[in-house]
Parts: sequence; structure tokens; C-alpha cells
Amino acid sequence: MEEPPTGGTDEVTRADRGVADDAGVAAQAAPATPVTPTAHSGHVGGDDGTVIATHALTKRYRGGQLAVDGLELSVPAGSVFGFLGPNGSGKTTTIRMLMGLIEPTSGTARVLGRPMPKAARAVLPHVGALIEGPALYGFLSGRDNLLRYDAADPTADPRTRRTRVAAALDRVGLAAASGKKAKAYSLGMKQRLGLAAALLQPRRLLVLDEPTNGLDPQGMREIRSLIRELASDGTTVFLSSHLLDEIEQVCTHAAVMAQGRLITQGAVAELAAGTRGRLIVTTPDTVDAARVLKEQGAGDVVITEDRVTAEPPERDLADVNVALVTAGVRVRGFGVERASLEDAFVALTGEGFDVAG
Ligand SMILES: Nc1ncnc2c1ncn2[C@@H]1O[C@H](COP(=O)(O)OP(=O)(O)OP(=O)(O)O)[C@@H](O)[C@H]1O
Repeated sequence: MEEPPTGGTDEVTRADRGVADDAGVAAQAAPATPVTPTAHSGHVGGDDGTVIATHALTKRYRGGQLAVDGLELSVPAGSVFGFLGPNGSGKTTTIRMLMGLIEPTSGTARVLGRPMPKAARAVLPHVGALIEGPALYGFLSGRDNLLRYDAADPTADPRTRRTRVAAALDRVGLAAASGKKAKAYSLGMKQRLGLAAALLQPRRLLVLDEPTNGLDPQGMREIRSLIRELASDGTTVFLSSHLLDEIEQVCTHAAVMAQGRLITQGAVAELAAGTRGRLIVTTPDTVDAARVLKEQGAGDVVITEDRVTAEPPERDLADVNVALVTAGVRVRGFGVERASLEDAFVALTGEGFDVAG
């Protein structure tokens, strides 16, 4: 498919995006993209229990970069779905296609049961999005920023605007700071204000692109607990992240991307369970223990201080323990650590998970 004729960019439209900013606040994709539903918008579906479904979704940028390659994504309703991958693996490109901001080169994407970008006008009012940081006016207070967002939504009743804005501020814990100028907000507060904008209307789906990026640990915890709260109300949350532990902490489901391709997807517990954990032996006799473990068929034996870790051999681990003790190794601890999503990623790709920004 040809690129859309939008003045040399890959954008379908920038009409709904934020603009002015006097305080260096990221003025990029608008959260809670307000779009007028069309006469033929009708019912927005996705009733097969899948909120996002893509088929062979592919994006090749003009420069030739294959950013997303044949993606088959399936996001169940009610899930907190983590879209995980190192920087540059194609997450943002995928999200931009899902939100109808750019056209796929080939393949299809359905959001809430409708094709994107074709049905964007019908679908987007049901979707709250926070992409690449919220677009805020730094010289306006948090509350006034939200009032502007709400006013930009032609479906929002002006008579209930103030109540709606107050409720959204309260929801994200910004009620007390709502009179402060947005430029005085911390990064975490700006993210929360972006989330508040996405929550002005009831949403069936929230799409959050790296919502904790750049936040300090406290800010990360706050946003994560907010996401959990939102999900407990039944809203499906689709969030991208390059942080494995974030996905493990927050998400029920995940898809793992690497170099534009889907590596795996499914319930987080099952993704990790499919991978064997590591055998951990705690002992003062690490060198002997490492030798015995190798003799017993263990792979990737690593010594760290008083621990030897290894890929468990195929045999009964009770026999491995007996072999250690028989060889005179004083075993203080012996067990298999549950596999993490990172172990699963490494097992699937044969590579470490590069989180370098
Ligand atoms: N507008 C563009 N034009 C050309 N190439 C692009 C464009 N946007 C992204 N890319 C390239 O496409 C690939 C995927 O980028 P994308 O931003 O989708 O990845 P990502 O997983 O979201 O990474 P990050 O977390 O760093 O944003 C990268 O190699 C990137 O350089």
C-alpha cells in the first residue's frame, strides 16, 4: 500500500494532535484523541473476546526500514496486555498503526472489532491513548489542560465538563495539584495528567506507550498501581514497555517483539512456565559443585560467590543432589528458581534482553 499523502510524513493525520507548549512539555500524540463518531459508526464490536487483532501486519518505512514484520497479535478483552520488546523492536510503530495514525504497508489491524485506520472515527472515542508523553500546555494548570481536552471532544457535554474533569483528576491522584501550572509538574505528574485526559470518557481500551518511561522508581510504582486499578474496573489495558519486570508485575498477558517480529504471546504465567528455571546450589564448595553439576549434565554452569547456578539436567534432580553430597560438596541450599519472563525471552531468542535506551 502506498503511503498516505500527508506532506511527506508517515502520519495519516495530525489534526488531533496537541500543539502549543511553552515549557518544553512533550507536544506529541494527543491522549484521549477526540474524534466525532460518524453516522455509520454504529456498534463498535470486538465481541469475540478479542479487543485488538492483527493479521500479517507489516510496516516498512520510506527509508526501507522494516519496522513491523507480519505481526499476528491477539489481545483478549479484560486483559492487561504487555507489549514487550527492546528499543527499536517495532512497538511504537505497531501502536501507531493500531490507533490509525499511520497506514500499514500490508496486513490488517482490527481494534474493538473494526478495521483500522478505516474505522478510526468510530473506534477512537472508545479508546484512551497515551502515546509518547501527553501533549500539555505548560502555562495552563492541570485542570485547565483537562478542560481543554474535554472541550475538544465534540461528544462531551459542556454542562458536565467540570464534574468530569474533577473526577478524572481525582482518579489519578492530582486533585490537590490541579491548580498548579503543568510546567511545574514532575514527569510522573505529567504522565498522570495524560492518563486523566485518557480517562475523561469511559473507555473500553486504554493504549499506553511506555507509560513509565523516564520516571523515577516512585513515579513508576504510582503509574503501575494506577494501571492495575484501571484494569480492575474491566478496561482492557494495552501497554508497551521495554522493562521485563514491569510486564511481570503489571500484566496478565504479554507479547514479545524482537526486530519487528512477534516472538511469542500469551498469559504471562504460561510464557514463563514454558521455560525451565535455573538450578541453584548454595555451597562453600563452589568449584567442586560446578564440576559435579557438569558431570551430571547441567548446562551453562555459573559460579557467583557461594552459589552455583545452571540449566537443570534432564535427569531427576534428587539424583543430582545425591551426586553432589557423595562428592563431598557441602550443600546448604538446593532448588530450582522459577523461570522469569527474561529467561523465556533468552530461551526463545538465544539473546539477552537489551534494555539499553
Ligand atoms: N518515521 C520513521 N521512519 C523511518 N524509520 C522509523 C520511523 N520510526 C521508527 N523507525 C524505525 O523502525 C524501527 C522500529 O521503531 P519503533 O519506534 O517502532 O520501535 P520501538 O520498539 O517502539 O522502540 P522505542 O522503544 O525505542 O520507541 C526502528 O528501527 C526505528 O529506527
